[in-house]
Amino acid sequence: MQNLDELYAMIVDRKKNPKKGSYTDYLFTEGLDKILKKVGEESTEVIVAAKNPGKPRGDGELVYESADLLYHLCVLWAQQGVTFDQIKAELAKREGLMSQFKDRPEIKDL
Ligand SMILES: N=c1c2ncn([C@@H]3O[C@H](COP(=O)(O)OP(=O)(O)OP(=O)(O)O)[C@@H](O)[C@H]3O)c2ncn1[C@@H]1O[C@H](COP(=O)(O)O)[C@@H](O)[C@H]1O
Repeated sequence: MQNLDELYAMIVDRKKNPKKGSYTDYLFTEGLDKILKKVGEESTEVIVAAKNPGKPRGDGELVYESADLLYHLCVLWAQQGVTFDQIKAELAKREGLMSQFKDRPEIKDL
């Protein structure tokens, strides 16, 4: 089983130690524009999957496309020198931030 930490570590390793025939290596070789194009494509595929549940891979379509998007986001972070720990730290900061809204019914719909 592969969690996101392991996936990100594997991708960073592919960047440091290029492996011939690896898709990740292909993306790093092509560079930022190619990676951004893939992130854009995969984002669109997530949206299409959510709007058309069941097509073409059945109920797993949104799951499948989301996994593709997460993988390509990890490649983008590695390409740009953003660590997965930075992403987690940013999310953790928001835990405290969001709790401020709990007792503010007037902004509950934001
Ligand atoms: N999680 C993934 C992963 N998710 C998606 N993909 C690849 O992303 C591509 C998306 O498919 P597309 O049809 O959109 O793209 P394509 O036509 O193959 O390629 P393009 O010409 O469009 O660039 C497929 O080739 C998938 O194999 C992934 N490739 C690798 N990983 C993981 O990355 C790690 C390193 O893998 P390698 O790069 O294969 O060594 C391993 O742990 C893998 O499990």
